[in-house]
Amino acid sequence: MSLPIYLIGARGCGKTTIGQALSQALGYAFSDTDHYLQLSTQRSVAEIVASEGWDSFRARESDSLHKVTAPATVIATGGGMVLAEANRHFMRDHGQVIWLNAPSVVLADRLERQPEAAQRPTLTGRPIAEEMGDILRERAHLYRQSAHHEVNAMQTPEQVVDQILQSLSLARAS
Ligand SMILES: Nc1ncnc2c1ncn2[C@@H]1O[C@H](COP(=O)(O)OP(=O)(O)O)[C@@H](O)[C@H]1O
Ligand SMILES: O=C(O)C1=C[C@@H](OP(=O)(O)O)[C@@H](O)[C@H](O)C1
Ligand SMILES: [Mg+2]
Repeated sequence: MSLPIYLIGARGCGKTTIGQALSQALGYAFSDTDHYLQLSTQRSVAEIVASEGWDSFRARESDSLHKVTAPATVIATGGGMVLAEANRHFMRDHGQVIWLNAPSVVLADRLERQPEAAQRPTLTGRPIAEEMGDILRERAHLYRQSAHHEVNAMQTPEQVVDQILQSLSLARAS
C-alpha cells in the first residue's frame, strides 16, 4: 500500500501547485485540505474566518486532514496545519511528510503577485512581507519537527517535484 504524502509549509511555498504536479508524476490522487473545506462548507477560508473565527477554522481544518487522508494520495495542507500537535503526529504516523521551505521574502513576493484574498485572509494584520517573516519565525520549528524531508521550494516546480521524488526514492511514472 502506498502511503499518503503530505506537503507542509507556509503560505506561498507551493503546496497546492506542487501537490498537483507531484500527484500527476506519481499517478496518485490529489487532495487539498482548503479545497475540501471549501467544497464541504460552500464557503471560502475568508468567509469561515469572518463568521466563525480562526479557532473554528483550525478545528475544521484538522477534521479535513482526517477526511482527505487515503492511500496513494498527495495531500496539500493549509499553512497552519502544523499548529495543532495532534495534526503533526497524525501526518507523521500516517504518511510521508514533506516541508517545502523558502525564505519569507520569496513567499511574500509570490503572495503579492497572486494574493488569493479569499483563500488567505490576513493572519496578523501586518503588511505581507512582515507577516511572512513573523509566521516563519513562529512556525519553522513546527514544520521542521513534522517533516520527514525538507525540500528547497525556491526551485522551479519541476525541480521541486524531482527533489521530492528523489527524497522518497520514487521514480517518475512517465
Ligand atoms: N516553485 C515555484 N516557483 C514559482 N512560483 C511558484 C512555485 N510554487 C508556487 N508558486 C506560485 O506561488 C503562488 C502560491 O502557490 P500555492 O501553490 O498556492 O502555495 P500554497 O498552497 O503553499 O499557499 C502561486 O501563484 C503559484 O503559482
Ligand atoms: O498559513 C495559514 O495559517 C493559512 C494558510 C492557507 O493555506 P495555504 O498555505 O495553502 O495558502 C489557508 O489554510 C488559511 O488561509 C490559513
Ligand atoms: Mg494551498
